[in-house]
Amino acid sequence: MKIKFTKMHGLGNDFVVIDCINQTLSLSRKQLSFIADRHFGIGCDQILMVEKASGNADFFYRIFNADGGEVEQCGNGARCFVRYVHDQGLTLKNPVSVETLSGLITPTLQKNGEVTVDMGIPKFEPAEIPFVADHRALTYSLEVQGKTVQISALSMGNPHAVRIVGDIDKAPVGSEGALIETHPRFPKRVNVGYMQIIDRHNIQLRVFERGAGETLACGTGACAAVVAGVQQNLLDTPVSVNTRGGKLTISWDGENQSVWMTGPAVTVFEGEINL
Ligand SMILES: N[C@H](CCC[C@H](N)C(=O)O)C(=O)O
Repeated sequence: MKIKFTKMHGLGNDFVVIDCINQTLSLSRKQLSFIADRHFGIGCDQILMVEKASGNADFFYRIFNADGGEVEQCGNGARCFVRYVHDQGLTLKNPVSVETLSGLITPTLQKNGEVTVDMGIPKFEPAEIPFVADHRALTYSLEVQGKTVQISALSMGNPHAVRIVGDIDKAPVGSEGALIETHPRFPKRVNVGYMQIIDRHNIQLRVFERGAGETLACGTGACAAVVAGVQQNLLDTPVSVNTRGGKLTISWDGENQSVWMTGPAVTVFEGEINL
C-alpha cells in the first residue's frame, strides 16, 4: 500500500503527518514504528493522523509515539497540524477546532507564521494524571533506583513529571528519565521534564518523552514545566521556554485556566512510502 505523507517539525520535535481523510488506512503498531524508524523507515518522534471529527469539531487529531503507542496529546504536533490542514487545502478556518483523545484544542495560525494553541486546562488530581499518590500535592517524593527525587506531576491531557535541576546540561535526562518514564507509580508511563530556572520569565527545558526518548522539544512538556513553576511561585507568565530545538512561549493564568503555547511549525518535505 502506497501512503502519501508530509514531514514536519516543531522546534526539531519531528513528525510524519498523514491525511487520513483522503486516504483510508489503518496501520498496525509494527507499521507505525517502522514509519518512525530513523534507519529503516522515514524517521520521526511521532506520527500525526488527520481525520474527520466525529462531533462538531473541524478535525480529529490522532497521535502515535515512535514506539507505535497512541497517546492523548502532542503540543508541537498541534502547531504542525493547523499548518498542514491549511497548506493541504483541507480548511480555510482559522483557528481550527481539533478533537483529540484528551479533549478539544484550538490552534491559530498567526500572521507572523507562528502558531498559538489553547492547550486546555491542566489536571492535578493523581487519578487524572494518572499517578499513584494518596492525595494531590505540589511536589511528590519519588524513589528512583535507591535515590529520592522531588517531582511535580500533572496532566496536559498526557502525563508529565517535572524535575527542577541546577544545570540542564548535567541533568540525568537519558538515564534517570528512562527510569521515571516507566516508574510503577505512573501506570500509563510518563513524559519526564528537566527544568532549569533562569529567572521568573525564562527557563531551559529538556524532556525524556514517553514512547520516544529525549526529543529536541516537547510542547506539552513546556506547558507542564511552566505550570509546575508557576504553582511553586518560581515563575511568572509569559515564560520563554528554551529547548534544544528553540524557544516556545507559554502563558498560564492559574488553576482552572487554559495553558497557551506559541511557537513555530515547519514543513520539510512531502513523500510516499510503501507499506
Ligand atoms: N510523548 C508524548 C506525546 C508527544 C508529546 C510532545 N511531542 C509534544 O510536543 O507535546 C506522550 O507520550 O504523551
